Amino acid sequence: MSLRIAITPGEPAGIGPDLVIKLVQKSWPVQLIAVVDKSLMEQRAAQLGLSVNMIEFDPSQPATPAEAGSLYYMQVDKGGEVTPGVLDEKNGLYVLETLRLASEKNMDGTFDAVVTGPVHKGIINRAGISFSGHTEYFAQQSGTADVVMMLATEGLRVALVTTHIPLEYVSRAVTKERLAKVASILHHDLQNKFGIEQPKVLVCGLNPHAGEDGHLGREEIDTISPTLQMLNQQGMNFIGPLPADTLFQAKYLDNADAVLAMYHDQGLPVLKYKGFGNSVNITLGLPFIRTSVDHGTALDLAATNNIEVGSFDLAIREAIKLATEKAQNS
Ligand SMILES: NC(=O)C1=CN([C@@H]2O[C@H](COP(=O)(O)OP(=O)(O)OC[C@H]3O[C@@H](n4cnc5c(N)ncnc54)[C@H](O)[C@@H]3O)[C@@H](O)[C@H]2O)C=CC1
Ligand SMILES: NCC(=O)COP(=O)(O)O
Repeated sequence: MSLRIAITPGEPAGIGPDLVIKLVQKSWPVQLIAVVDKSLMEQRAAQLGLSVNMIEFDPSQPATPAEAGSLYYMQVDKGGEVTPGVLDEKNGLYVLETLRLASEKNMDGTFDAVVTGPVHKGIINRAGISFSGHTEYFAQQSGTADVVMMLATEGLRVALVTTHIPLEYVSRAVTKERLAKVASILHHDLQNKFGIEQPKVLVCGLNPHAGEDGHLGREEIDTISPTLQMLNQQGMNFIGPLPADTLFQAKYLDNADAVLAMYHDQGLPVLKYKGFGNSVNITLGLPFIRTSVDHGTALDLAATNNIEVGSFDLAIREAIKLATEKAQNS
């Protein structure tokens, strides 16, 4: 049985369509279905000097991988022109509809996973739709209270307790309940999705020097330490809270399976410094498999042919791996 993997290219003025067109110039072992406006993809392919044979997806047919240069699609009308590199708030509803449809079709079992290209969060909000990221959107669409953003590159996995919120809200968002939930999802998925029997996770403090015994903040004493103790009493292995400025070194990382950071820019700059272009974003805790790129819309590079496809390639391969394992275990 072949798998069906949905792809949402994301912001149409960015490099998402380019990534998809470039990556389907080679063949894939599964059926890839882009949730897109067909004509938009054909236009971008022409702008790139490439060709793509768009085949309408028919769920009643067997899941047959397309040949190199071909791509299955599920139509979402964009309406109007897209200028590469130029944001237009009229694109916001289109982008959201591709995500909604991909989510729905993963929930009903039509697709085995979704791989998302980069969206521009600002332009979706400017279109009048409150949107902070795919992670939160898919959680909401699937009725899942807690999901976890984890990015992974060779030798490093970083998961986040909080995701796309202003820094001034982070301290209040790091509650015992949220930390326990995120840590439990991470532990569970490291075991079940990544085959690590006894995951060992390093946990960052929130404050400089993990609060320096309470002299530089009390979240470590009041919230993080007691929660980790409670989780460890249940048989998990969370080490910390550790100072975030010193834990990212081989001495500690070589003996750990993941790092749990308290907020987006505490963990992700390190991950991206190590592996930008070769990392994958995986949403843990969702009822379906979702992977994504490690980069943004790169508006400056849309339709230029001057892009790296490594992260998108990895995101598709990771989705195939996770979906294959899920199919084998069910
Ligand atoms: N998965 C997602 O949907 C993500 C979306 N974003 C969104 O992207 C938008 C732009 O964010 P920026 O901070 O400007 O980050 P960016 O990743 O779009 O660009 C940062 C720099 O990296 C370069 N770059 C990015 N991807 C590249 C690729 N595949 N090949 C070659 N060069 C590449 C860009 O040209 C730019 O110089 C924001 O609205 C942000 O929210 C950011 C990260 C992830
Ligand atoms: N920096 C990662 C990022 O912003 C991606 O977020 P999401 O759209 O995957 O939720």
